[in-house]
Amino acid sequence: MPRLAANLSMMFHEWPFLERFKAAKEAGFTAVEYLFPYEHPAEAMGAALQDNDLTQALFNLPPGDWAAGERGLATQPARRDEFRTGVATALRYAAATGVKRLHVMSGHGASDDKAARAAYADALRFACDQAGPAGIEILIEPINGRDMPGYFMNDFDLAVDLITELGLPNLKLQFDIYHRQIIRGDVLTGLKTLLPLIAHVQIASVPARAEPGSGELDDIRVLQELDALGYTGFVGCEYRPAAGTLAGLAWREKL
Ligand SMILES: O=C(O)C(=O)[C@@H](O)CO
Ligand SMILES: [Mg+2]
Repeated sequence: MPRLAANLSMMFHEWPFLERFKAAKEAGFTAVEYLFPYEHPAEAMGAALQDNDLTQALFNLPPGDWAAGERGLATQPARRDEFRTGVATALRYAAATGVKRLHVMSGHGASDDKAARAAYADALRFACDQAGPAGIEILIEPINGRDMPGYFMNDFDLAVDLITELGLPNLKLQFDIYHRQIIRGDVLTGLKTLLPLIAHVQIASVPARAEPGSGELDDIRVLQELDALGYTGFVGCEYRPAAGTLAGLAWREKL
């Protein structure tokens, strides 16, 4: 049985953000993830976890101006200082929450833009160097171009090339099954061959990004195979419930 983490940015929208922790615990989750904690004091995020005996599986570095469409700063050479400040901020929240995985969103950029790639590599080196002493892994996640047009990290080969090229012990892959199916398919082989690089998995149905098992893939079988491969990390439930969070949780019983 995979260790499921409720994604509080997508699930439990029936509750205000800080109340989603209790709701997730009462619904049987032992871990949570979300996009960003930065609208709340770090101490409040730590307390929400402790009060509900929950583990923080993952969150993202500050992405720049999300409301204005920014999706990370790492590929932007002119934003290097801001990116580095974001690393310090994320590590402060990591200390308060105990999280051991931080996702660095790449930002936009063409895949053949050498300056963007160099800035991204520099940003990842910096983040890994800063996070390493706290035992924190830095993750990169291929995201499909339909959901995020123009996003730089949009391909699994690109992620593997970067991880291999940089050779940083705490630089890992965030394998989102939803994105994998859209970008490339071949999900089971991807999980098997990339397993040594994978530090976090996420799941949602394709194409609706709703409850696992409600789309074109047999998500239950995929999660069973992931278990059989020996994956012991978290699986983030990064989906939008089709008709209410609690009403849609029955898929977990098939695992
Ligand atoms: O979109 C996803 O998939 C994620 O995992 C987010 O962290 C990035 O938007
Ligand atoms: Mg994801």
